Amino acid sequence: MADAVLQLSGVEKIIQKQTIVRKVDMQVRSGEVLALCGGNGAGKSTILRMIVGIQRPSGGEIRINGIRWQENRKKYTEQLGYMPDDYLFGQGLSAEETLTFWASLRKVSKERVMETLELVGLSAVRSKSVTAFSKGMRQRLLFAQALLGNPPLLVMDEPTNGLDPYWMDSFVNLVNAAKMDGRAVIFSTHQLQVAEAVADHVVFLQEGTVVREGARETFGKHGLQTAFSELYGDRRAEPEEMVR
Ligand SMILES: Nc1ncnc2c1ncn2[C@@H]1O[C@H](COP(=O)(O)OP(=O)(O)OP(=O)(O)O)[C@@H](O)[C@H]1O
Repeated sequence: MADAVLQLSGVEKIIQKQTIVRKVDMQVRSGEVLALCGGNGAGKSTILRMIVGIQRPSGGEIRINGIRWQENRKKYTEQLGYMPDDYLFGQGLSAEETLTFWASLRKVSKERVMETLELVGLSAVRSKSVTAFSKGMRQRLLFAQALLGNPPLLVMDEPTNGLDPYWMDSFVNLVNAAKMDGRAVIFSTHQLQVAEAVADHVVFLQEGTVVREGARETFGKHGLQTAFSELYGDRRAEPEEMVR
């Protein structure tokens, strides 16, 4: 079996004596998609922020393609693309200018900028101001930004938050394409139908602890919603503002 692109071993996060993430073990291989599910405050974003190096674990170890952040930050960071849950775009910049700015920070070529714009379907609107973009288009641009460096690992925090069904479908297609390219993908979501549609492996978190995990098909039909209800009671998987 192929080595894991992403490997978490006994990862913990303690903030002000409070354990936010408790001894999490997890791995994602090339061409595999892992969905992190759980209610508000379960620790999903904290885990993703530790993976990308924004927050440091209090214990345990994270490796991407065998590399630890502590050993070689530059090489570690080059292995990943990160799509944050929220981002304030520069006023007045076009999609192409925005992506070109990110590309210059990472020494990525102009050709790759055009290629990623094409990949996410924003080529035709590349000269338009991002402030005029819909939420779905902005999410695509953030996705393009994560893909810029051609990373083996994609890390996405609530990538479908606020998307309508049309953009959800395009997200699923983009993730499937990333998978076909052999990338490993980890994302957090409140939207279990997205995990159903695209994840190979699902991890449920509660108060920073993995409470259930397995291959998606082991949860059966409507299995994720059933698992969610069993774990968290009658609460909806999506936060109130997402329920339409
Ligand atoms: N810097 C911090 N200081 C104190 N508590 C924090 C800090 N960061 C996170 N927490 C707490 O850790 C817990 C996990 O937060 P986290 O944002 O990782 O959860 P989440 O699963 O991503 O939640 P959501 O789905 O609401 O985004 C929450 O109770 C949060 O209040």
